[in-house]
Amino acid sequence: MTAVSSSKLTLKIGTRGSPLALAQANAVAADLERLSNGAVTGEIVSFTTGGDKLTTERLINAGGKGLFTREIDAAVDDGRCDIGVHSLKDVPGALPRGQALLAFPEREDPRDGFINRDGLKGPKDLPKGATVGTASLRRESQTLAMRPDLKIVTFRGNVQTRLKKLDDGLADATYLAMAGLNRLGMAHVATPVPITEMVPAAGQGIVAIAARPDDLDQDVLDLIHQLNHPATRLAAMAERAFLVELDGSCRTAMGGHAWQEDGVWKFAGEVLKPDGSHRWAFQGVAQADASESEMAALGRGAGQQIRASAGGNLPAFDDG
Ligand SMILES: NCc1[nH]cc(CCC(=O)O)c1CC(=O)O
Repeated sequence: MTAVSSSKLTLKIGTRGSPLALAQANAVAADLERLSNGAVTGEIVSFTTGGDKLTTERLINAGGKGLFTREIDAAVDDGRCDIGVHSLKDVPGALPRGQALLAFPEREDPRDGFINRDGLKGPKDLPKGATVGTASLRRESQTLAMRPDLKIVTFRGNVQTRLKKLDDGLADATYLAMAGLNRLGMAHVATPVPITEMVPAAGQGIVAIAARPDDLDQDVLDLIHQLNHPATRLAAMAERAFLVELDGSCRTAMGGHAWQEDGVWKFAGEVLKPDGSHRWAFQGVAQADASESEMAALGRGAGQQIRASAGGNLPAFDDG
């Protein structure tokens, strides 16, 4: 049969070194091994990315999104790794030349999780003037839109670091993606915030497998494609098109999310002023059997509608 099934092959899998990133990469390795009946072994190669080195600084001030993927991208580019496993939320709209996102395994819970030591269920329950720890401009502005009296303190670091900061009393509450908490077996610490209340970041809860297709044998490509979950890929197409249309980076407070409900695809997109004082939102619908290009059009259309309704008032998309 194919080379993959007839001989042993090791695929080097590039990932960040955080517990969450390693859990994601190990899950991909396990799936590759299972789907190839043991012919393929995944070897995890972990990188400390620029994003991992940030502690208090906002991403905004430190070079934007590619920060969490750049070192892995470089390793895929020069062959030190065969594939890169990324949280799609951290993947910029433009990929490195020659790379493609080949597969999107089934999405985890895309919602944000609210965490508070006193068991409060969401930002609405916090006492007046309470503090919320986050380094995400989206979560900050969405929180302030709901509760202008709350105070935001910058909270950076991986899941464990942020929970420690909460335990140390540096804020009254924080948010973590439910997807990450689920993957780490820690979902019990958080209460999911409904999608309509806090539109998740484009790609939140999705893992993407990046590679240089021209550098891989067809049987390896076929194996990687088997990891793809079609509905997840469709959602990713819509959300990335939305991101690209609005030139979204971590400098922009925006959420964009596609999901299936009542037999159709729905898309919710929003852009906020950083202080939460204004929100431009749009909801769109596509048929249940929408193609990839129709899903991209759904996300792009939402972005165009938001741009049109905001006129010249959208927060500056400063990519400099
Ligand atoms: N920027 C960090 C990051 N990238 C992906 C996730 C969560 C997992 C996911 O969305 O798939 C997180 C942590 C968080 O937002 O709480």
